[in-house]
Amino acid sequence: MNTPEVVIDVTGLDVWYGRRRILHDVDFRVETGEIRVIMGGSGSGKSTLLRHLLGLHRPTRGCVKVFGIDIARASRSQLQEVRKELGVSFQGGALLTSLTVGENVALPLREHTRLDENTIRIMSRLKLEVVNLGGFQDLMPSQLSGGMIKRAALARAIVMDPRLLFFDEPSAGLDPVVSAELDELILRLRDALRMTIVVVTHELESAFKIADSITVLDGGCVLMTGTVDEVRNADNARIQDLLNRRPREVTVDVDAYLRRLTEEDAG
Ligand SMILES: Nc1ncnc2c1ncn2[C@@H]1O[C@H](COP(=O)(O)OP(=O)(O)OP(=O)(O)O)[C@@H](O)[C@H]1O
Repeated sequence: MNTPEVVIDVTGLDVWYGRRRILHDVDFRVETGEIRVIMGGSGSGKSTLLRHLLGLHRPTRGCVKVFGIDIARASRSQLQEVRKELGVSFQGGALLTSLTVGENVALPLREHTRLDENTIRIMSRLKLEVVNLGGFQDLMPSQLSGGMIKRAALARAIVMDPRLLFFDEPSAGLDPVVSAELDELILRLRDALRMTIVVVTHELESAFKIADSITVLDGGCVLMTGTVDEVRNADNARIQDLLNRRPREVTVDVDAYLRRLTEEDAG
């Protein structure tokens, strides 16, 4: 599979869950070799967009193309081809506690390739070295710190040499120094391994350090996509609220809230 200039091309994506519209006419393009950060407040639709990019859900309307393949219309073998090129490191995607660090990293190779044991071991160790965990393969996850667990999970996400890496909240729960180390690592993956990387994060400092471009989501809409400076200087009150951590003004309509709950219960 050749790598096209545009790795992700989403046009007019609408997502409804029941009667609630979650994503509104989202356009989202990511080019080869860039680090794109998706930013937005809680409930703005970041995870929903990510799930559609991974082909875990079908769009209600619109088109999601990854490596030029329309995810909703792809055959099973095309989807498999695409998925082989994706690495995913999710917030909840912790390591399996009953396996060593090395066995955790080796899992995708065991599941998706027919490589022999020796090659699998070498490849997993190499990836542990990439994330600065060389020599840690025989430890159990419980013996690692939070930052090390994130890095080990990252080693597992890149063990198949994906061309496109998704990283959900890399800095969540980490102290600032460890979080900065992880930022360096993400930059290294782009530069040394030429990966295209999509990162969802709440951490502004981290976003500004690693992003080639940032997409800001709010209420399921793309407010803007731009460089770090463009987003920082955006003449948009909602974006400035997000950057300055100002809470939005919320007026709660109790009747509408209760109505929505009943509608959701009814399916
Ligand atoms: N499976 C689902 N069914 C119904 N509603 C959902 C579902 N998944 C998400 N939602 C709703 O969609 C909206 C967007 O959720 P999403 O998880 O995508 O936001 P987010 O930006 O990732 O939030 P956070 O930063 O808190 O993880 C929320 O209002 C959420 O309640």
